[in-house]
Amino acid sequence: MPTTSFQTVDDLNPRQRLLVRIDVNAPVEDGVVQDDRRFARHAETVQELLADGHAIALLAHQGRPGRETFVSLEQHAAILSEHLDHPVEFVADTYGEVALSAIRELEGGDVLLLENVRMCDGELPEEEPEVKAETDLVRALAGEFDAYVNDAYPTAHRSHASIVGFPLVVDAYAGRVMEQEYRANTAVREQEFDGPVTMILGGTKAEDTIPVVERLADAVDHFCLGGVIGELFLRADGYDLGYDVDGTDLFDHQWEDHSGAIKNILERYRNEVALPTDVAYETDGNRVETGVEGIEKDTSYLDIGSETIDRYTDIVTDSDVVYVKGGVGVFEDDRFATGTVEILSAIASADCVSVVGGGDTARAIELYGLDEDDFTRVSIAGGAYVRALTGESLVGIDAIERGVRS
Ligand SMILES: Nc1ncnc2c1ncn2[C@@H]1O[C@H](COP(=O)(O)OP(=O)(O)OP(=O)(O)O)[C@@H](O)[C@H]1O
Ligand SMILES: O=C(O)[C@H](O)COP(=O)(O)O
Repeated sequence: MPTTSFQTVDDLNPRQRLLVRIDVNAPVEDGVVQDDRRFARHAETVQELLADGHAIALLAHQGRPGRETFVSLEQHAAILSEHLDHPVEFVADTYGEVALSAIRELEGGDVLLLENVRMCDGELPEEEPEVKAETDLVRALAGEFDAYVNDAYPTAHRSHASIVGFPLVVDAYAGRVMEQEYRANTAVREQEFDGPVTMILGGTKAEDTIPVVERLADAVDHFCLGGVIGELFLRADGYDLGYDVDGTDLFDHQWEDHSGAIKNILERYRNEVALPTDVAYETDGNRVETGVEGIEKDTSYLDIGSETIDRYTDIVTDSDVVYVKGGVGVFEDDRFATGTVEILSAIASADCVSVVGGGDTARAIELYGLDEDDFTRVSIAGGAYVRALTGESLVGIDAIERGVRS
């Protein structure tokens, strides 16, 4: 079991005033949260802190500015309250007068949830901890608390103010989720495997997946790509897809940022990278498939096709270990869930070590009636978990390690 070099909640004195960063960033459809997996995990940490008599202000984010999933945390407070079986007051402010006065009224055994921290200037973008420690957000809140607890493992790879700023100015601890995910992912990384190692990389976030391919290219035998990531790789390979059509904002800016790295990966690691040879799209309400040679620039491609699914499931079946990050299609729509579900089913039936991660992706297991027990581990984190597999540190954990101590 890896040991930790950071303070955990075991090191806290009882009855403190705590600022606790959690990650309840969830899939949201039509403004409504669709999954409570992260809430359930953080509720255990909060429960434990309540039992020790602490007064707790929770800090969290939802979505990214400009996205449909970027909403208030009001419903998150209600969901968390159900999991805790304890009231969670929602405060429609993060660090202004309303927030500060609610925080000052907190007594031991009270919990409140502050408004979406990504609504505050200074939380984004990623900058050095010293810069983040100087933001209005950190300066306003830091003096109100005895200690800062970071339980937000799924965001531990982001150098945002609520993750790296507070540990420089407030006594900092890792929460239970942070500690458990850190230990589990470190343990997986330190295991040695005799047979083939496969990574299924899909989803939407190129910034989280491309560095992983670069850093693990020598250790991983097969990277099977799908989702937005797969389309960006196909575009780099000369196919006419991976563009924003129908008002999406997923492809062009990522292409601008990452096309050079993608082309470089294809040049150096062509043998390890498996790309879709067919894809699926919608016509007249139905799923239709085409080989990549039939691709058209103004069509949205929403899943990998049957031939690709067969190739990827064969690779999975022959693997000793399979890591999954990101769905290979828009699995929330059952017409385009086939790729993600068939690959997950193949992993569940295979004799292999398997880890499935991602705030959205882990949801597919429950949504399509698969059994979580058929996987070695299901992480609530996506980008943070695959980064941890590379052995690179996570800025959120670094910040707790170097932070001020009581
Ligand atoms: N071809 C596609 N076009 C658009 N969206 C896609 C496509 N393929 C997959 N997706 C979307 O990718 C999302 C999952 O990707 P995402 O990068 O958010 O991973 P995640 O599992 O949530 O990990 P993390 O926790 O790091 O966010 C799914 O909601 C799915 O709809
Ligand atoms: O779901 C996640 O991966 C985390 O909550 C981080 O969200 P982000 O990718 O929008 O920074």
